[in-house]
Amino acid sequence: MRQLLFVLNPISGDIDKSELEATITAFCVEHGRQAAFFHTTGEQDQQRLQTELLRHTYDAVFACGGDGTVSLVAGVLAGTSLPLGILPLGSGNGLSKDLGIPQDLPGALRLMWEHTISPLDTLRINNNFSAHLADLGFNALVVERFSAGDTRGPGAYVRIATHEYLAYEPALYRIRTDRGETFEGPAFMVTMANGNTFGSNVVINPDSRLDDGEFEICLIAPFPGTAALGVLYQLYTRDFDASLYTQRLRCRWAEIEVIGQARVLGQLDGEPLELTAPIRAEIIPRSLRVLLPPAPPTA
Ligand SMILES: Nc1ncnc2c1ncn2[C@@H]1O[C@H](COP(=O)(O)OP(=O)(O)OP(=O)(O)O)[C@@H](O)[C@H]1O
Repeated sequence: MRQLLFVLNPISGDIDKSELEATITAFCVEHGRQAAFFHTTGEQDQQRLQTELLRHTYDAVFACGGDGTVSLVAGVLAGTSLPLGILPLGSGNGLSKDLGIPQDLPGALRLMWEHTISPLDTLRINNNFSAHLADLGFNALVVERFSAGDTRGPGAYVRIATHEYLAYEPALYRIRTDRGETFEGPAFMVTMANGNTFGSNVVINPDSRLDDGEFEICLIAPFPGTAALGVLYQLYTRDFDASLYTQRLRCRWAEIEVIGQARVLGQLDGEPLELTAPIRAEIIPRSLRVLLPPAPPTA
């Protein structure tokens, strides 16, 4: 693994990245690697990255940003043999936390020369890519408001969520899966989960794997304000299934209708997106090769 491309998002996580290229280059020189850099602009990044990968040969591509940047790079690499590395430099970094990737820069950079390469599943939602978590309902609305605003960080997210919660009208969903399971009714949130944990550390889908050939639909029913703290507590303590208001369907594909709506707001890996309903979500098994910390030696 000699030629490495680093995809840098200058705005992610509100982190100063003025020294980042120099730090990465110094690491690469020290370990006999060559670094090239690609800067995201927020416009046409996917097409530009695809062109870059056609023009030059790399041995791995590192996403240097948050979940949106990881998703951008993963979507371009999925279905190829080129592995994805992650330098977690966003505000949440949900996927990298689920994968046990060190959250500090030197630790994450170490994966350049000390790693195992694992094939992970990814999600296709209509014709869109998602590596980690996607949803419909309340969280998608908050993510959309958050993206449109000019304040980043967890404080802004909580402020928007509290404000939106008061007036939120849950939609009615009709869901069927390849396993013959069905759901019909109102939901506060419908998450299509390949991974476990949002960047906010909310565990929406505990104890599931990113390489099991399946995903979970995690449903949260509308709940009264008096139950909100209890639901939140369960989400932060990996106890999703314990709530009266939660349910999970495990599947390889699902079709989701939103009653009375042909266009539905969703969020895919933290990026808002309008989707055409009915929505088809399916798992694409082992479609993305990812650099992970080496497995600890067995006793
Ligand atoms: N140069 C740029 N200027 C403005 N926006 C950009 C630029 N490059 C990328 N973006 C936007 O950054 C967003 C992705 O940010 P990313 O998710 O990586 O970081 P984050 O939101 O801080 O972290 P996380 O998702 O982990 O909470 C995308 O919406 C993308 O369009």
